[in-house]
Amino acid sequence: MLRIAVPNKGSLSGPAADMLHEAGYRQRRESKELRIVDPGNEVEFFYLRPRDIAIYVSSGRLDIGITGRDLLVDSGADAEEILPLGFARSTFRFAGKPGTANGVEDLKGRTVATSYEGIVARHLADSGVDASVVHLDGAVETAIELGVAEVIADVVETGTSLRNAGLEVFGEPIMKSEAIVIRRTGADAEEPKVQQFLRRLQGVLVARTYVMMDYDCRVEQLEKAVALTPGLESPTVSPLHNEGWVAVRAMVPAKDAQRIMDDLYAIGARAILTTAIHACRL
Ligand SMILES: Nc1ncnc2c1ncn2[C@@H]1O[C@H](COP(=O)(O)OP(=O)(O)OP(=O)(O)O)[C@@H](O)[C@H]1O
Ligand SMILES: O=P(O)(O)OC[C@H]1O[C@H](OP(=O)(O)OP(=O)(O)O)[C@H](O)[C@@H]1O
Ligand SMILES: [Mg+2]
Repeated sequence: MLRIAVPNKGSLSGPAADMLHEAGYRQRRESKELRIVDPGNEVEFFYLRPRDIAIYVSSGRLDIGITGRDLLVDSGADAEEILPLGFARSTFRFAGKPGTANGVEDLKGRTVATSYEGIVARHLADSGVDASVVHLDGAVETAIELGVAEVIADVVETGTSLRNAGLEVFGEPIMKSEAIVIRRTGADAEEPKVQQFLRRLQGVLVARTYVMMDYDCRVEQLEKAVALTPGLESPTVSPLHNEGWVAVRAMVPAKDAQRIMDDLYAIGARAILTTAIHACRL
């Protein structure tokens, strides 16, 4: 049975459960459930604090986990990223009252409040800057107003929390994060159950990013049409009853679908349809 760690709360937990559900796995019905077994898929899910997941996975007791890249790096745990999942995207940045600093080099001798002490301490050390770090559990934006620190380092997505606290980011982003799948460093990459799990999640990612496009076009326009819709490997081209016409089928990125339909129409393609992909294995 594959043992998988899933975030039990916070920004990661809802989208992670949705993705697992879309990949055909049973998920818990109540937020108080701490573990469930999905016997049909031979998988057991453990619902854990996002911050603790890398530690469990590095211990080898759980095979894989879903967590944030920033949380993995912060933990310093002996685990590695094997698949980015595209949700819970954020950047990790320094911020302060306007005019406080222009970059990490201005932080010498100052105090930085953060929930991600591991990331901040390493970044300061790598930059050769000697500053103090105060660990807070959350809502670090308030630490400046209350005099606990002059600078914070925190997760920024829309920037709303910073604006509400009258703060501004400064310097280069310290890191970019998103939800990821992790496993213990050096664990067997070919383990068939792990590979199957990753293929299912990849299938969800592809189904979310691509649509299927079908259209008819004249044989003379086929090369131009196929250049617009190259597909992942190569489009399917089938003869039509009407001589001189073919039907083409290819996957295209969902975000480009409308533009591609316009371009296909402009070169004479007709009966252009897009349909959603519900699941796939590449
Ligand atoms: N507003 C946000 N938008 C996108 N991703 C976010 C946001 N806040 C946090 N994250 C990401 O979610 C992950 C976990 O953060 P989250 O805030 O859910 O947990 P936490 O702060 O450790 O715990 P909690 O807030 O429940 O005490 C991190 O990878 C982080 O980058
Ligand atoms: O840029 P924004 O869109 O405003 O998002 C960033 C905020 O979201 C997270 O807070 P969370 O809700 O997890 O609370 P916490 O600080 O207690 O962890 C993060 O710590 C920031 O405060
Ligand atoms: Mg949080």
